[in-house]
Amino acid sequence: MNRRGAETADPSGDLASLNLEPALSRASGPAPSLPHSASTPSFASFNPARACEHVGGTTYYFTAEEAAAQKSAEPPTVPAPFTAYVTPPPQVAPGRGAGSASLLGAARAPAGFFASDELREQILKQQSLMLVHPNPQAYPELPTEVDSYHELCPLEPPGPLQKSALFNCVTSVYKATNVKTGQCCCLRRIHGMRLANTNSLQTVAQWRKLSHTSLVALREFFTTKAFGDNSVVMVYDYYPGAETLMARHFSQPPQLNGFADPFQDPSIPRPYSAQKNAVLRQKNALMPEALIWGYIIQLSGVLRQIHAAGLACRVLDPTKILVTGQDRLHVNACGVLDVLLADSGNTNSMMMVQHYQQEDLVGLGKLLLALSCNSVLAVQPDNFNTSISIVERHYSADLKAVIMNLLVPNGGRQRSINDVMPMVGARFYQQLDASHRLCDRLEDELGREVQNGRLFRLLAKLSAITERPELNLDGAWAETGDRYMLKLFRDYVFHAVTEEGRPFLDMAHVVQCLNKLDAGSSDKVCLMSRDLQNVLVTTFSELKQCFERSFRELFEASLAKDPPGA
Ligand SMILES: Nc1ncnc2c1ncn2[C@@H]1O[C@H](COP(=O)(O)OP(=O)(O)OP(=O)(O)O)[C@@H](O)[C@H]1O
Repeated sequence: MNRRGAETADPSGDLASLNLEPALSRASGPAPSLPHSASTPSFASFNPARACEHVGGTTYYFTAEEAAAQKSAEPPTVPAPFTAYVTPPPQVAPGRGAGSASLLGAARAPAGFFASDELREQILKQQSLMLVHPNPQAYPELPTEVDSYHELCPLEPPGPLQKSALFNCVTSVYKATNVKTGQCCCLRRIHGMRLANTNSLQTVAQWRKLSHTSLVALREFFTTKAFGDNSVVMVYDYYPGAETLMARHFSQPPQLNGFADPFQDPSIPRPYSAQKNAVLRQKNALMPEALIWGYIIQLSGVLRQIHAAGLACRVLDPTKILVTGQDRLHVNACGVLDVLLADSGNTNSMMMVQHYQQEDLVGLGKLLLALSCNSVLAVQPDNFNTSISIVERHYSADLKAVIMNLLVPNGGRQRSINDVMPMVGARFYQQLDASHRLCDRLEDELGREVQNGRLFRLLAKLSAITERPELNLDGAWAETGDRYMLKLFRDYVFHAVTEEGRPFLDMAHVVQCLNKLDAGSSDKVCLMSRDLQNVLVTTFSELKQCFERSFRELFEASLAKDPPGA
């Protein structure tokens, strides 16, 4: 509705009885003078000829003529009295944009009534991982509850405990459920640690405030004896099915991850040479440059936010960066080193932030070098020249420039993560375009499931009505009147048979009939009793009325205070 006239926002949302003039005249003493401004309607303008309407906390004023004109005006468009599956718009149809192909796997055209198989499989896999529970024989020592968390499930295989190379202490990671919220979380336990002071609380509070799509958020922090020792537990968001960058790119044999390690593949001559270069080219062994730039954009984005918050990441290690889907990165375990440092009594940690931030930049450079050469060995000082040559020969000068800028000291000048932004340049636009394309595609898939949700609710109501043994002590309720019509309709939709007597299973028939029922279509439908003795020709519109009446009756009975016969 096109509303005209002055608008007044009512924060309380309760202006149903707005009647300013009588209120002012009732007040004792002189009426307060209210400032008039161009945007504030004067009370003089609230003459009796002006009508007002309150919608969602906003009051709209308009004259009687305006209201009459609006009522009589023909609306420019007429909404359809029904809702239905729609053909995907061309921008999400197959074949649009090469970038989209890599985002949701094989990107086959989602067809039919449901979300695409790839997306469904991905979501179902993630949901099943959230429900997975440990085999008690494999983990006999596992506590049933730790603070507010239960259903613990280790995310690492059973075996001897090893010190984390990065943290220099033993840590374990568990999936767990928060008993209060029911949400799945990831607990990182630091074994054998007793908090000597409260220094770490401040850093943890700072980490908890950070929110970025490429950061695994830290939610909580507590100490516990539930594991049989003194442990510190840091609670992070859980990403089902996430794997580390190490596992994705550096741990698998070449034939599995598709990229060969030039420093380890015995079939590639070493040290680096023209011959080796040729072999690498031939094998097409290195990662695509677009993927590396995608990683740079995500990691520089999250580092920017961390540094801006006065923190340092300190965990830019392939074991501490999670990968989800095709190419989404999430920096994990942030804050663990801060807690360890603060607990060791080193109160300098905040003063050292600048130093650590510079280390983050070097860490990012090393990570990019390792990814570009497809080997963690690439960052070893002995291999540095070879690694840079590989980058130079196989990737753009821009990529080499980013890596060199991050790795090579710049005459003692303090560098900033913001220096990376201009180097990324127009690649931001490509990344943004790919993200928007993915959003469009997911929205289309969601649209299908919205329609399925609507049909599911319709079916749930229909099933609650048909074949009901009794209602309000009436044993024949489901077999008579409106309900009988609905039962025959149900048979028509689901139990149809071909002329040869074979079951007629056609999803399009089911969907079409349910949609016509929901829309109350005037199309005719021929229903037949099971003994073939009665044939009823009716419309979907009449069936809809039967449906609504029956469900209303059922619903009212469900609300009745006294049970039937009481
Ligand atoms: N927040 C999380 N969500 C989902 N999975 C996670 C999460 N954090 C860790 N994991 C998984 O838990 C496993 C162990 O993580 P961890 O950080 O201990 O790696 P790691 O390789 O064992 O490193 P370290 O040698 O430092 O112990 C990894 O496979 C990782 O995929």
